[in-house]
Amino acid sequence: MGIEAKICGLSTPEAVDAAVAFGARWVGFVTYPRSPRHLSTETMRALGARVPGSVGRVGLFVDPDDALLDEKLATGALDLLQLHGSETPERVAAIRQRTGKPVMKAIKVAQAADVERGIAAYAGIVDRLMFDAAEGTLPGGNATSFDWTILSGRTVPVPWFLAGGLTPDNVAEAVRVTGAPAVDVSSGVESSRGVKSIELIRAFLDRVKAL
Ligand SMILES: O=C(O)c1ccccc1NCC(=O)[C@H](O)[C@H](O)COP(=O)(O)O
Repeated sequence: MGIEAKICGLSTPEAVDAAVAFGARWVGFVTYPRSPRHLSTETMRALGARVPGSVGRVGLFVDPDDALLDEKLATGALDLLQLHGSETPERVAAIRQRTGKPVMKAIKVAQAADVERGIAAYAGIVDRLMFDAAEGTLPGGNATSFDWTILSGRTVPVPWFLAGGLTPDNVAEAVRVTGAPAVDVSSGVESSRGVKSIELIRAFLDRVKAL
């Protein structure tokens, strides 16, 4: 099976349509208010409605309360919840049970121990994990990468994504080093912060398809 790709932080119909047309398996919508990719609930509803059933719609949350989750889930625009804050294993399990939605926990990686701790704490609870760079001013979407060799040869007991600083130019090497079955990108397909480039989306997905 091929490598799955997720294009994160989509905010326009054109960018959503491009991600779908060029072969994304997942698209991501950001709910974090301080992000340049943040969407209103109505925009999320409208963008989510454009996405065919073959493509998973991921909602990005940072330490969400139940009211925020309920509001965004009521749009019908989300298939998978990505938790990108400091959610404890207990909170992650509670969100999964309460919403009935599959959950992906993002693990911020600066050193090998972060991967080990993340797997130990969350792998038994979640549907997926994401390994993302710890460095940056936002909780995610910082265009920074971590030392991919931390993941070399590491078996992860649940499906997982590699994220952090990926671009059309480095994604092949990142997959080669880490063995990632799925990759996620936001900044690396933007022409400026928060503005997606149709050509970079196409280039990234073409590179992933070629792997
Ligand atoms: O993208 C954001 O603005 C964001 C804000 C708050 C929490 C998470 C966020 N993004 C999470 C993602 O899944 C990003 O795609 C991931 O961190 C990789 O980002 P990048 O290094 O920019 O490709």
